[in-house]
Amino acid sequence: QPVSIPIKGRHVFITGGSSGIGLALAHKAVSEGARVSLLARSLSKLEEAKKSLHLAYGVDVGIFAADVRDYDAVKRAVVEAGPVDVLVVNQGIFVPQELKKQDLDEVKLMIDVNLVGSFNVVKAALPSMKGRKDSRPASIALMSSQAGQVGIYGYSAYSASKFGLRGLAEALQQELISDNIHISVIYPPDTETPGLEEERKIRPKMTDMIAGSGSVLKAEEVAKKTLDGIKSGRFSISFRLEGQMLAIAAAGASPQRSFLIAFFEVAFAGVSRIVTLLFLSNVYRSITKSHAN
Ligand SMILES: NC(=O)C1=CN([C@@H]2O[C@H](COP(=O)(O)OP(=O)(O)OC[C@H]3O[C@@H](n4cnc5c(N)ncnc54)[C@H](OP(=O)(O)O)[C@@H]3O)[C@@H](O)[C@H]2O)C=CC1
Ligand SMILES: CCCCCCCCCCCCCCCC(=O)[C@@H](N)CO
Repeated sequence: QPVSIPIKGRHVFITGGSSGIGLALAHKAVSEGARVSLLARSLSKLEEAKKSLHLAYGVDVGIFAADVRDYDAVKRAVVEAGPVDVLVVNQGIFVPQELKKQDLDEVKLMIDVNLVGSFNVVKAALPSMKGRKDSRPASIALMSSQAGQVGIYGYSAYSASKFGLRGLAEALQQELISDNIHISVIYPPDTETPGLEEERKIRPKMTDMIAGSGSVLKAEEVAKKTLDGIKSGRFSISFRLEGQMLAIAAAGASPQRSFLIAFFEVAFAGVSRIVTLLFLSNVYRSITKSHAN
């Protein structure tokens, strides 16, 4: 069933809000009249973000320096920030590498920050969200990636962490629907951010090539579509034509409240499977070719 989640005057709490997509989302939310809180590790980056928001809108946001891996620190921040209406769990790290060359420490780091860290944030905010006085619908949005819909060469740990968010989201939606809390999972392609800039320096060529079959978006575009998706209670949020196609191919057993999109998912299920197999056959051909060279 359709739902509409208001943003104006409500408390939007964004993890990883000091940079990239999270910061762009903070700008969007403030511009739509939300009270915004940001959480990240580095206090200096948070202060810079706060300054940029003050400069743009003359509005002060709350900032909280904490590592999502530290549950107690996250809990303290969430309690201090006050009851959350829209929780955006966006922090994430990406260190692409073939598993054979990647240290297990790096694998664990990605799972810890991207997946376990997201559990910490959700768990810390849930009591106040469930117990909120405001009876209007609330939202929890989890930042996945296209690499959370299809496994990609060089992203074994990253893809696993992002696929994990989808399982969390599907289960949590069933647990929270009676509390009028609505879950969104966001699946962006490559997006111009400080994080992507770092990633590009080390990304294996094959990963670069496969990711190159998707778009490269500006953080502002991802932020706008994300906030619009949250407001209309969309469970899966995708970008551009290839993103919509991927979403249809990966629809699986995710919930869907738009009758129109449900119709597309059903009507194009067969065709999108064919397109997926063609896409994968291209991917495997490139891998085989580059291996032979
Ligand atoms: N850019 C891209 O191409 C894409 C990104 N995504 C996802 O979007 C999200 C944001 O990415 P992007 O904007 O590029 O990333 P950035 O690297 O630009 O920003 C990451 C943010 O997360 C914070 N963060 C990192 N580690 C932790 C931690 N342990 N605890 C708390 N905060 C942390 C960072 O602050 P600090 O370092 O100070 O902690 C920063 O605010 C990620 O989840 C990413 O996986 C999805 C698809 C594509
Ligand atoms: C139906 C078939 C459709 C086929 C087209 C789909 C193309 C898939 C490309 C996947 C790209 C993954 C990018 C990950 C971005 C990301 O998360 C990193 N930058 C790290 O942040």
